[in-house]
Amino acid sequence: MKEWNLLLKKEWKKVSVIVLAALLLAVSIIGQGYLFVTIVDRVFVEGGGLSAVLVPLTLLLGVLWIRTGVSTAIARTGVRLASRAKRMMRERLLHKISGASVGESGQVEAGRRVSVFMDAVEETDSYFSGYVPQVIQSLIVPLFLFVTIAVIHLNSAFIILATSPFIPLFYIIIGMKTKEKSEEKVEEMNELSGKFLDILQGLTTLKLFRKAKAQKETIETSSLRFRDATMEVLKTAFVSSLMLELISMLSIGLIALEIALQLIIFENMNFFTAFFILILAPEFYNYLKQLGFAFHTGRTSMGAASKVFEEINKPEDGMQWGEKELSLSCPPHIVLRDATHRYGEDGFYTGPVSVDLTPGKNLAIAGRTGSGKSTLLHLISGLMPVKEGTIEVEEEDLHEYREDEWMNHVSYISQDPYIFSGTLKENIIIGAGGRSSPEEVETALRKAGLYELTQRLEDGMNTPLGEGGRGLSGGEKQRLALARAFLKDPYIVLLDEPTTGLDLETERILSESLTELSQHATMITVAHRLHTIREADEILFLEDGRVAGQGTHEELFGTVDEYRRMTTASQGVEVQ
Ligand SMILES: Nc1ncnc2c1ncn2[C@@H]1O[C@H](COP(=O)(O)OP(=O)(O)OP(=O)(O)O)[C@@H](O)[C@H]1O
Repeated sequence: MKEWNLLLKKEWKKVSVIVLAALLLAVSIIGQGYLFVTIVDRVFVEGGGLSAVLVPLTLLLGVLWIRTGVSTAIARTGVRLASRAKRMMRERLLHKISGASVGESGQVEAGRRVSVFMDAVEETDSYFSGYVPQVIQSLIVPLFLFVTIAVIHLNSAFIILATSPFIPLFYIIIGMKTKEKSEEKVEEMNELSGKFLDILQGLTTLKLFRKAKAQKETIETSSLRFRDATMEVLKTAFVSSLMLELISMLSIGLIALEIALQLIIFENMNFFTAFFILILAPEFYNYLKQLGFAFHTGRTSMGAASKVFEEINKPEDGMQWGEKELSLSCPPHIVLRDATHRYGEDGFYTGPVSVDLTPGKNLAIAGRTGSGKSTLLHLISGLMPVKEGTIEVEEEDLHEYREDEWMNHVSYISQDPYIFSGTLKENIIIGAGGRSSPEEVETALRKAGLYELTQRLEDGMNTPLGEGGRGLSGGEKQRLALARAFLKDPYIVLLDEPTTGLDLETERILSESLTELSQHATMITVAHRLHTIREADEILFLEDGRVAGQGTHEELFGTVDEYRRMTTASQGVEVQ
């Protein structure tokens, strides 16, 4: 838990506030006990009236006020500490997730990641808001109380010394078990979230294959396992609190017995001293007990935190960007030199690919399904790092540039453009980094063929889309992606051509838009339609990740058998 300690060091001011408050708390507890005993002694033993206790009574009210104020200050500082810690963890997780390559950050394990991001981070709250302040209080307050008791009556101090180690010893044993159980619980919760999200996303498919019922059972099993793991954690919590109560009750009983013997049998102690010890001793054990409870919650949080830091510290294989600026006034010169990629340790291998893209060139990447076309497009876009070889932009390695400098010039129109939860306008202006005038937005909408749709919608540009909003058809999503591209006015357009048949109108708009965009941009297209392949200046034909041919349509048609077979087959099915 190096990271936690680092965070506590960074937040030393808040920790110091808690330490100071705990010191004040210890003094106020002793003062409160002293004043209370004084009042009782004066009224019941000495038979004094109101005037005899007026001063201690007023002081007692003051001390009670300080004690309440100090406890509130500790609690509030703890909450602030927790919120800083959670923010730090979420920032690092977000950085990790956004820095991950497309292969990692796609749909893979989305549910598990959401669960870590939301729930596991939330579970760490009690470590900072409860455990840390309690540890500080339970180190300072009992120490002060012990010294006071030792000064007043040494025998009671000896009993405390003999019995109190059982409490920390007990919760260390329990705590170890709890951390294990809590890690199990977080694991079960992540699995449940993952399965739930998977099923939710694939509900239509599951219904069509009549598998929804079977999946319901999977969710049920998973949620029962989560319940059992939670119950295990709660069981250890109940057992530990029962044992802690028992130990402290027995210890206080022993002290009371010894005091009674001194007071009644040996008569060598006065009422004031006896009562004062009997007020301080429960406070002593109370703080040790609270540490025990906090320890239990703290261990639960640690279980969650180790999952969070496991995620944060997973080895990165995302793109590492540099600091160079990339100011362009025309499409850049892009060169791939023996660029390769591999998914995981022994996953699909793509490359080596070498291609020289003079500015404004139109490159088509073709090949059968699963041949590595999208992978290559992701490499060129900088969404995935190359394993070997280089991608050079303007004679400089792509990863030497700042990420935003490169992305500012790139538009990526995928097969299934992502719609964010937000209004239609917000979804479009994201293309220009959120800055664009209403006129520019309207022009982009017109060019992309979306203007009519916005006129039809009741709330026009302010219609909510995505989660909680309206859905869009496949063709509308493509047009939205085009509108984003028009607003961005990029020098590099990456297109993963839709495989699903678009309606004729969207096809026409897509084709016209791309022609317009390509006039001042380098186009790199994962091409599925023969028409797009034939139009390209250069074609990269992939087979099982390897470059099986490179050149114009005529050159490949004459030399690469597989290319000839594929294009001849698509000629038969394509309307051109
Ligand atoms: N995240 C991933 N992790 C591991 N393997 C992957 C991942 N994404 C894709 N692959 C594998 O890499 C290979 C190439 O995939 P890619 O998506 O690049 O093919 P493609 O030519 O674009 O296919 P299509 O035309 O069907 O879209 C496939 O065998 C695929 O199973």
